[in-house]
Amino acid sequence: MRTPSLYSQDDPITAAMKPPSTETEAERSARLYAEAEAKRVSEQIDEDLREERERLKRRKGDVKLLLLGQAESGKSTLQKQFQLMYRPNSLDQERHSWKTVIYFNVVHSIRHILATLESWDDVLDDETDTITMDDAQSLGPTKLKGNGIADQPSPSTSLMDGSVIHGSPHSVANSEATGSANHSTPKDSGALQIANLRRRLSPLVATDTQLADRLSGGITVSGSGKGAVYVRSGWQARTIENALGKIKQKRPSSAAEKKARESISQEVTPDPMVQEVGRLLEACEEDIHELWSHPTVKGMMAKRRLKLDEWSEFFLRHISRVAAPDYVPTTDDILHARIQTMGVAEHVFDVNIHGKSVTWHLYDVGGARGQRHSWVPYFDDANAIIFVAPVSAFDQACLSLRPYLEEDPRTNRIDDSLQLFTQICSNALLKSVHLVLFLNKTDLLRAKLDRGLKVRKYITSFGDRSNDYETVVQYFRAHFLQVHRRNNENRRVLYTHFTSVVDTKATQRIIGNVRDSIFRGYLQSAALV
Ligand SMILES: Nc1nc2c(ncn2[C@@H]2O[C@H](COP(=O)(O)OP(=O)(O)OP(=O)(O)O)[C@@H](O)[C@H]2O)c(=O)[nH]1
Ligand SMILES: [Mg+2]
Repeated sequence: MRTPSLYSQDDPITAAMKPPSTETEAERSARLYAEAEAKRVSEQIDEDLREERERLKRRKGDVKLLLLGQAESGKSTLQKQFQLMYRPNSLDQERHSWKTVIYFNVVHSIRHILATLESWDDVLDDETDTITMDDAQSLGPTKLKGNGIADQPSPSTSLMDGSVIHGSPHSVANSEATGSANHSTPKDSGALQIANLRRRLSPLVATDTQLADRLSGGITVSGSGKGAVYVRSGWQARTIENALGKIKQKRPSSAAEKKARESISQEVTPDPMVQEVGRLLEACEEDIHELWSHPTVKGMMAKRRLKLDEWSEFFLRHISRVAAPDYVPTTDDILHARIQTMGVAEHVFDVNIHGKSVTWHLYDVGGARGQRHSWVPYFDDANAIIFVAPVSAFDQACLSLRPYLEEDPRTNRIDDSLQLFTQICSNALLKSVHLVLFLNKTDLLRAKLDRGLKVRKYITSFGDRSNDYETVVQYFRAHFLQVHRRNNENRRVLYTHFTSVVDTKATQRIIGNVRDSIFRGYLQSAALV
């Protein structure tokens, strides 16, 4: 008997693959279509693998730029400016996903305002209302340790030390413990108005968790503290996918995926949940406006019992636009939107310089204290670092993960930035890396100084210097330069810029300068010149 060979007529595999003799014409064309589709997918995979191999080969000559700095310093906002400059279309494709973030920012701000008001029984109680603007500022001068500005080692000193805040939030626990009967009984008309607003806004506030889930794709770290929502690289596409369930998990380099995303975001099918939030926002616009301009809210903010983040104020100021039924985020809105980075997100751009196109890999890291360990693997082959330090943060405490992103009242943010900068300057792996410092959020610093905030109230070593913008920024700059000088074995240059990275025109000019200086260093180190 003949042994069946691979090529023989009675080969079992060939026989199994043969279409049945009863195949109809419709079945035949379905089969041919399926076979063609399988071939196309297989070729696509081959093509992806080839692209990936090419990419890895090219990578050797690529520029790797790390964006480092503490949480909320402006790294991702700076990354958006790079994106605007080098891949403007990609921001357009993401525009709709940013709507979810902005809605989340608004809803979360309202929730924060209402929760803070509740903890103070919705009123500015006269008895507890003895705090003055000056008192509010002196929540304790910061005596910074180590290389800190005050240069006074004093580990136990905190922002709160030595400060007396008259009055305290009426926590539920307290009122229960003391048997306070009037905890939820508004006494005056202001409190009654707020109680009504709270009731009317409750359906909107309730969407907070759903929006957080949508953004983080179910792996959210949200809850207490500042109610953080973390997103990993590629979240923009995921918010669309989560909503539509259309695209299966694929590698980001897949051309098919890119195409699918493009078509989805161009004629985006709205996410019903986000649409519902949009409808609620529209219905609540007047109420949000009333809450935001309510004297109690304004009073609490003036007394710094209620602290709103810059993005909260931005979107609440623009609420009539954001709550409009046909709202599409503007580029300025996207630059102000806030979402925390988790881990390290890589962004790739082709940068054209002197007729030569070089691929840049931008690594945007999560800056919270609990995230910093994830930076280290990227130090090995980095060419350049932009360290972003928010100089407006002189009156703010540091953010850390405990377990959620929240303020750690023991450390002033500028001190945290200086400590972090010391670690970066002194890190052996980074000793030859081109170093750029962005002293950021200068617009917010200016606004704080214009409002009368005194730097010396928070940073004792500032002493009797003039509280004007120029003196303050030069004072901060001097401290960063000092850190650099003390940790500069290789005598490398530190390039510093005063920035407000939400300002597109100014930032893009600075990015141009930075690109040229990084590129010069890159060419020298690659011995190409
Ligand atoms: N007004 C103003 N806002 C800024 C500036 N830079 C950043 N922001 C805002 O500050 C918020 C935080 O900025 P991000 O870029 O998300 O901060 P980050 O450094 O990426 O923070 P993590 O991802 O948590 O490490 C966003 O709402 C930005 O719009 C600035 O120069 N001026
Ligand atoms: Mg970020």
